Amino acid sequence: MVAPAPLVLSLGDPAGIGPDITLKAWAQRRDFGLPAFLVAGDPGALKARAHHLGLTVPLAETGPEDAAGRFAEALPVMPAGPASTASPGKPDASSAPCVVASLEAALGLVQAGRAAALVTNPLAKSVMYAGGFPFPGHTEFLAARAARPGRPAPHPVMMIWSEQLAVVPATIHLPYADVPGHLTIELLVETGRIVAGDMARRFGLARPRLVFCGLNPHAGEEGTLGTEDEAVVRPAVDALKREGIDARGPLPADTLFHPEARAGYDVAVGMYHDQVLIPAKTLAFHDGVNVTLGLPFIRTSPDHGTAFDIAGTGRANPSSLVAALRLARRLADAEAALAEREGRRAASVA
Ligand SMILES: NC(=O)C1=CN([C@@H]2O[C@H](COP(=O)(O)OP(=O)(O)OC[C@H]3O[C@@H](n4cnc5c(N)ncnc54)[C@H](O)[C@@H]3O)[C@@H](O)[C@H]2O)C=CC1
Ligand SMILES: NCC(=O)COP(=O)(O)O
Repeated sequence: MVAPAPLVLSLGDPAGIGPDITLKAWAQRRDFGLPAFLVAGDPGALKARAHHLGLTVPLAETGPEDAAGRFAEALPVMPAGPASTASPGKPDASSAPCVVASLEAALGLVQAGRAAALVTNPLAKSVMYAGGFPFPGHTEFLAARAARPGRPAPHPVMMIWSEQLAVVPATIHLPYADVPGHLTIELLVETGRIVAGDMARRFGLARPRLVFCGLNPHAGEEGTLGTEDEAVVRPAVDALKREGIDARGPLPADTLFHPEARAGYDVAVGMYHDQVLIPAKTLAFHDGVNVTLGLPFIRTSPDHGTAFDIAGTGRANPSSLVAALRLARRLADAEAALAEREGRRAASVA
């Protein structure tokens, strides 16, 4: 039997906790039962951070084909991009080319089928913007890179997933004041379709149950506390129901996250980032995974950011990265099994 392709992990911001959690995760690979992965990026950044933290982590400079075989004894790294000059905890716009090169190299492996899924370490959006990065975040960058000539770019959907709660912000990296203007029936219907489709195909839910939060207090209190809930959210939910998708809403967001409410749905779709990321990170900060739905490949990430305040101190908890690696492996294996079944079915029909 051929060993499955490994996961590939981007370096993230070299001044953040990406290097810390990567090294820690690998060091505890047996305890965590980690799937094999390789890092794409500057080996020097990992070497320097291991020295800084007093961790003994041998690195193996290698490509994805040998990564799984080397993983037990060394952390596989495929060198990519310029060397980092940043110090732990000191964000620096000069890191942007190093972050982008790592991300491009990792993505290239996934798009070439040499890695099974992409896992990204956190980058600092403000650092990237100062360094000229023209995308709001990974999510939008990956969607742009997944575009194919003559076809519209895929619509990326951010999901923060844990065993306790899965949430999707319908608008992502947008100033709060711009949210109402961006909420349209089309956006919510498209988001609902992608969530329902990917939860069925990738997560194996037979009939995913979606709830849609209202935008306004009490979901607009029948139009007396804002118009968007009745004018935009309700028609979108009705359209999804007509397509056979199990969708409900708009429901008041403030009462959607207690245990009894959570038992009634699989994914809560919120109208803006903080509306649903606050409950998700409050319930499961260290186990939460950021998954991008709607892409032609699998991408996961820890749910947290660069945590410059603790980078290089030894206090960074690798659990969310571990959860992201495990989920990426699970989704990649499910996708491979599905593709094989579909291939067999197509062959038997031909
Ligand atoms: N996927 C990505 O690339 C993401 C990037 N970010 C970026 O990260 C930067 C910092 O964002 P913040 O809002 O400060 O959030 P943050 O998640 O980096 O930090 C928030 C607080 O949680 C703590 N924390 C975070 N991860 C931790 C871990 N693994 N172990 C222990 N403590 C941890 C930090 O020390 C800090 O006190 C921003 O520039 C933002 O753009 C934020 C979220 C996701
Ligand atoms: N708060 C989550 C977040 O901002 C992650 O964004 P992305 O870099 O994964 O697009």
